[in-house]
Amino acid sequence: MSAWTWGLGETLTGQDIGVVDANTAALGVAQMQLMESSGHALARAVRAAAAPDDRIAIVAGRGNNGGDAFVTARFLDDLDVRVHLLGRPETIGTEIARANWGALATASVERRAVGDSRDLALDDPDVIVDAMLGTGITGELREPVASAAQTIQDTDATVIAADVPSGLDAATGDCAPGTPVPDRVVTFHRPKPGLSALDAPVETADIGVPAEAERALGPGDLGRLDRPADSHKGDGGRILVVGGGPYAGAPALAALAALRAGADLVRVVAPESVADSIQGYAPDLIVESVPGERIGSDHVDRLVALATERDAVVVGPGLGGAEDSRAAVADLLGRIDGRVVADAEAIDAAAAVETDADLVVTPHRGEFARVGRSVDGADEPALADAVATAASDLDATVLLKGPTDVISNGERVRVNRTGNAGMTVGGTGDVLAGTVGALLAVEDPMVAAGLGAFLVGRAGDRAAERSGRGLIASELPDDVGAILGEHGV
Ligand SMILES: NC(=O)C1=CN([C@@H]2O[C@H](COP(=O)(O)OP(=O)(O)OC[C@H]3O[C@@H](n4cnc5c(N)ncnc54)[C@H](O)[C@@H]3O)[C@@H](O)[C@H]2O)[C@@H](O)CC1
Ligand SMILES: [K+]
Repeated sequence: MSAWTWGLGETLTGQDIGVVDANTAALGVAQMQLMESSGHALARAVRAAAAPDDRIAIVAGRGNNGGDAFVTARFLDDLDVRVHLLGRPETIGTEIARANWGALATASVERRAVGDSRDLALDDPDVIVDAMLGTGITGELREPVASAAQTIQDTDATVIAADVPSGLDAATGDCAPGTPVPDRVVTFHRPKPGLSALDAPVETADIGVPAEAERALGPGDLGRLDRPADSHKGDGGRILVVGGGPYAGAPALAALAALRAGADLVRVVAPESVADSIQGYAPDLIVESVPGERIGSDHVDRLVALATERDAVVVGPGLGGAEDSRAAVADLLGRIDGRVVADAEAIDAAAAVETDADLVVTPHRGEFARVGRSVDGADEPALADAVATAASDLDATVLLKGPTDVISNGERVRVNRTGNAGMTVGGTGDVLAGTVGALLAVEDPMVAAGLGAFLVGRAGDRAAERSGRGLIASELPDDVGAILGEHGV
């Protein structure tokens, strides 16, 4: 057994939170439900901290952090509660927060909308709920929050922060100057960066985010690929595909998939016997031939030189199992330290050799067994453990392909459930290797492997809608591109 955990890790960054939100929604759990759970958890903490006659002030911003606190107020209807909204109700930024503000209309809590933060009068409360800003913060504290933060600081009330102290940036873990210092924090779902550095107890409230939202890749994961509009040529990555010999289609599919997955430049290095056929697949491919009918030891110097100029290398598609080809791959891996996807026959070399490369290996179950890791009959936790153990032994990220794909870097395990039985047709693995290669140029290996599996599976599901069990691998790269295009990347 290796020590691994499901999902995204114990502490979620700002970007992780966006991923989990969108995956949660895709699983049918609306954000409004999470807001209800968050507000309820916060209410329990307030009740625990307050004496029955205490005056409670809730200071709420216009985002969902404020929305959580409107829910809290509804749960504290029997106590002496005032809700101070920083701004006019019409300017509450989200529908769900606005709905929860509206739901307070008939409660006996007092609502005050504070148009000008200089007018914020807290009337000497015993407990303050700081719900001005949560994970939606950008930059330094601006008005009206900045003055309100000062007002909170100037009281000697017990301050309970909702999710994070208003001013803590969950992307960096840093607090903006003027962030109200909490006496305790009720954070939602998982700890955020920076909370453990605070001098206050932090309670993490379970708000009902499905485990699957983190465990399985979902549409939210695509959000990691959002790129600034001013990206330049080369930002999308330069990829080298090494393969071919017995087969021409495999490296061509990998290269086309890499282009469709957003790579800027893709060069294929293949034996001269197949270089023309590979080129025949598409004029967009840059194909460099090396002498002979197989990749072999004579070519390694050239491969090393090309690999070092690239952001990621995909090695294996169509390579074949010749002894000298495997030796060449082992030699190549021993001499490079960049990012590498090892597929097909290259998996054996990757499993056997010491390398400084950042490796992603993409075995199907047969290949996994070939490197000594049979998973016949394993259920999902056992599969996860086998993949995590392999990843940690190989010091690599492992993407085990199957009806459910399992991805691990040895520390964390995720699964991918997109895809269908029609994808057992030849060539889909090459498309996956190329897609992961392109993503590996711009993302960390765990993200690249997971997203690659998700995208290619989704592409396969679309192809199956058109072609049923007759889907063929060469359909998939276009769908990968289309899915990314629809997502806006
Ligand atoms: N994401 C989720 O699934 C859940 C989120 N929840 C809550 O939603 C919060 C995030 O909500 P939002 O994304 O709406 O964002 P926030 O409510 O954290 O903040 C957005 C508001 O703050 C303003 N703002 C941003 N930066 C500012 C600055 N530097 N100075 C002054 N004002 C600033 C914005 O104009 C906007 O009105 C979480 O912290 C949590 O409390 C919960 O409802 C539970 C579920
Ligand atoms: K807050």
